[in-house]
Amino acid sequence: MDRTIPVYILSGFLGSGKTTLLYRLLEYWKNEDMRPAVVMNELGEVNFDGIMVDKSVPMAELLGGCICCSASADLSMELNTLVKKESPDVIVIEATGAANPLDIIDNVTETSLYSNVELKGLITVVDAAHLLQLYREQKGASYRLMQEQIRSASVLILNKTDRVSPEEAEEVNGVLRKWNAFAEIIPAVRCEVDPERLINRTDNSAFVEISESAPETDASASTTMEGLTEALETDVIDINRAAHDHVMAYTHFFKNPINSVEFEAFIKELPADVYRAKGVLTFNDTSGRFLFQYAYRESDFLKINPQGEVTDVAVFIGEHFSSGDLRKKLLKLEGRGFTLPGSVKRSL
Ligand SMILES: Nc1nc2c(ncn2[C@@H]2O[C@H](COP(=O)(O)OP(=O)(O)OP(=O)(O)O)[C@@H](O)[C@H]2O)c(=O)[nH]1
Repeated sequence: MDRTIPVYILSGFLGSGKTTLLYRLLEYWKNEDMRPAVVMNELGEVNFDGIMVDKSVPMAELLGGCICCSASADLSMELNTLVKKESPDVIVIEATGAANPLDIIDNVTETSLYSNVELKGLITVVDAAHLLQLYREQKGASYRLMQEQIRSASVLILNKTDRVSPEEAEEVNGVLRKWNAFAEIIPAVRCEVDPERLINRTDNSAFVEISESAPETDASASTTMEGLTEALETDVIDINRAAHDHVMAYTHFFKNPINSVEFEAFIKELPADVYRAKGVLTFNDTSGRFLFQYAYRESDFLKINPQGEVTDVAVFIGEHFSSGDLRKKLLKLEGRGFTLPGSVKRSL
């Protein structure tokens, strides 16, 4: 008889730590002699997160769009193909940071009607410092999207607690509890959590309960059950409409290596509207190639040795920034004029 393959969705806003968690889960399943498969979804044209995944792990890539909307039909198809071709023991879907998880839940549960998959859990990773900042401002499409990702979770990882004080961590913990009364909240740095605890805590009854009830939205929300339900529904509609309207990505393909010091200076001067960037780079003043990561003013360079042909490329994600300005600056770093093509601009 065909067995049912458990599916886990990793959700969380851009740069919160989903890929960091994915690597930990893959390592755990490998040590358990299990065969995981991954569905990777990226807003940009390139799957940077997949570069570091062991080649033995079957991976489906959905690039240049979001599985909660434009690529939603593709998600069902990819899940089906993975099940039929690879017969994995478990499947993890890493959503883009701009994805509305409710749409992905719908998609996976629909797929389970005709394929041997079963949604087991939705793990939302939260950047403690970023949520705190948005919570204090109490506005914006990113804030509402983050709320939705938190409300739909069966387990919440309160990540990046190294970037907040213990008092602030306590405050964010309270916000999570207010928005999601059911999910276990696990504080972490670099998603260092016991995977067993994480997986055992996730089961789909948790988010069925959540989506049918109405947790308190914020301090100003109505306290009647009716008012709360209404507030929740209004938010969902807003998010569906706005989730991708406000997020844009610019992908830049490099033709020449660049100077590392100049690149770091460029990164320091990135407009605040660019909140996430990642790329594979070759520098002309240092040997080797690097996986570059940038999230909310923190950057990271990891020396890598990519298998196969991987071009130098970087994606910049944010809201309302000028991709033309970024392109000009990057071309200058490369020692190229301003007229050559070689970049892709995408509005999501
Ligand atoms: N300071 C700090 N940095 C972290 C922590 N966890 C992850 N990071 C860093 O944050 C950056 C983003 O982490 P990822 O795991 O790629 O985040 P993501 O959610 O997959 O990002 P997207 O796929 O772009 O949405 C990387 O540079 C990580 O090394 C943490 O707990 N503390």
